[in-house]
Amino acid sequence: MNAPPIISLKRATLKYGSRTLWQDLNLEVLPGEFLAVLGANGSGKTSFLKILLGQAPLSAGQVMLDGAPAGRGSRTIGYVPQQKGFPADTALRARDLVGLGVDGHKWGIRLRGKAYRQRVDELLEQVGAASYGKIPVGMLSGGEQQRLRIAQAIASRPKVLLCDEPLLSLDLNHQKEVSALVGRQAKGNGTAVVFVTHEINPILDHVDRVLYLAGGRFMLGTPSEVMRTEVLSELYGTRVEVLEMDGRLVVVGTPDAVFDGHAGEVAA
Ligand SMILES: Nc1ncnc2c1ncn2[C@@H]1O[C@H](COP(=O)(O)OP(=O)(O)OP(=O)(O)O)[C@@H](O)[C@H]1O
Repeated sequence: MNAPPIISLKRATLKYGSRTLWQDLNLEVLPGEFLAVLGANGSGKTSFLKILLGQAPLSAGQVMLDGAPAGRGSRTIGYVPQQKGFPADTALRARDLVGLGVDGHKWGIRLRGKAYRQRVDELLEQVGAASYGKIPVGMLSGGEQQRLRIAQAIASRPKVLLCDEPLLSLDLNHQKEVSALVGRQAKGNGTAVVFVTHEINPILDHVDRVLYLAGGRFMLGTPSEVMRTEVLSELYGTRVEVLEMDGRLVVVGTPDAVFDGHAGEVAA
């Protein structure tokens, strides 16, 4: 029997004033599924996460997480917000940053002592950060810091992990490592992942489906269904090319123009 969806959007529409970011989005994300959200600057990727977090209301339609309206079950969600590196003089140790994700649950009773330390050790191990647990986060590389943010986000064993551009400013190797870490969280732990990114290539091996946002429209499907010249040309309403070069996908010719409308799910 299939597990019920952990994220469900029905005829979801988001507008700011007269501007439509998307409309009539029907989407169900299953436990363990990895959904990439792609699109140009300003296409509404972060807004999509805010809707799932319950931090912004839909203009129309419905969004449910784990059977409850978004925003009413925050312990179900782990969130890696979009951010730059910590300032070099940040004194907080790596393990204390991760510990912030462990603390504060259990209805306000702080889980301290041995159980707390063990859980932090386990999380540091899980993200490959055990060797730098005692180092101040400001002294760590961007990739190391990002691993810690993910450890913090998964500390409460969330059913849904939302990541907003977690690969920004990482070099290629770190991009791959962080992608693999999030991929393991989906496939190994059954966490549904929603991963906002500009760049699909580092996560291509891990992605099940892509939600591609552009100019008030969207396309939803597997990477091979969506990342095609004819599909993205239809979405953008102008000719764009999807080229495959050395196993990488490159989208060429995307316009900046904003327009309203509705696309839909790519037929399998
Ligand atoms: N509360 C709001 N009120 C009005 N407009 C908003 C609001 N929040 C976001 N917007 C606008 O909606 C658009 C989408 O913003 P959003 O941050 O979701 O885009 P994005 O795809 O994440 O962009 P980027 O890749 O640059 O981070 C932007 O033009 C933004 O200015």
